[in-house]
Amino acid sequence: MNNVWNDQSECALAQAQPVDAEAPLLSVRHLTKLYAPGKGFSDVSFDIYPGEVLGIVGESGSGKSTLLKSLSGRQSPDSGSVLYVRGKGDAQVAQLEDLYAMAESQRRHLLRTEWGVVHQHPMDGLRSRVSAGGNIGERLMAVGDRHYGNIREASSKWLTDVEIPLDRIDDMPTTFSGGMQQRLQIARNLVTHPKLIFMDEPTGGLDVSVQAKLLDLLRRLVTELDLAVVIVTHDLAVARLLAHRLMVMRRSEVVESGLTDQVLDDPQHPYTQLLVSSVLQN
Ligand SMILES: Nc1ncnc2c1ncn2[C@@H]1O[C@H](COP(=O)(O)OP(=O)(O)OP(=O)(O)O)[C@@H](O)[C@H]1O
Repeated sequence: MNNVWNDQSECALAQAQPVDAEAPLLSVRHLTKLYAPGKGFSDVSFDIYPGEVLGIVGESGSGKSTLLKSLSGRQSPDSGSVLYVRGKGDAQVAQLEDLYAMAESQRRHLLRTEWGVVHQHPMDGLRSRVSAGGNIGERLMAVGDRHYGNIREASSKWLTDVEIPLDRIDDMPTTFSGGMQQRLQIARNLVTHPKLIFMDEPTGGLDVSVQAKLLDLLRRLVTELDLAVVIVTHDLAVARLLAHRLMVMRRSEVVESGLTDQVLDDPQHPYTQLLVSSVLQN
């Protein structure tokens, strides 16, 4: 795995540090969160670069969702660090910051602006009493946009981009199908042009044909927007289609990681071999 960091970066940096252009967007070191022995995840380290998609697959209960929550600032780890390059690509100098050394309000701001979270159940990431257009517009307002015309225009553009008919803009998301709700959740996240998106089983619970359409959409958006994505999925076909690299988890630990094709075509760990062969048999 790529690693441009020296040992210094392994300690939690309370102070923001300037970084160079080749730096990863997110650098995770020895991250651990265990609710009880074997319940959570332990000693996870990796880097993710702009435009890169990292898939997390593995056993049910192996800690994938807990890891995603800790990576995205929604679940404090017991130990380890999540370093993020903030402001890269903007006029300001990029800064390397420790997610858990930030104030809670800063983490929340990050999640509304440079980051996004796509939940498995779309209504967990949408506001049920706000119209579809309002759900998208709300995120723009959170970053300071106050111009009604601009917000409406951006909402319309995003609805079109995720293939939701424009005549549904004033409807409540609760009246949408599961696939439409998921596409709306994606639009809500992307309207602020985030650099990094965390997805937890984004195609779970959808019909196979709806899943296929959603996967196409995600693949297109990831490429067009040069998004970095960390995606948790049970589905190796989803991982194969979307992820450049894979991490395989079992019993709270990463047992194998590498390029997706390499991991799936030539699995090294017995658990990965079992996972791949069980898919081939079905
Ligand atoms: N808030 C919590 N308090 C205590 N234990 C928890 C909590 N959240 C999760 N766990 C436990 O931690 C372990 C890992 O859960 P997690 O949801 O991260 O696994 P997962 O790999 O995402 O599972 P699945 O694939 O089934 O969704 C499980 O044993 C779960 O019961």
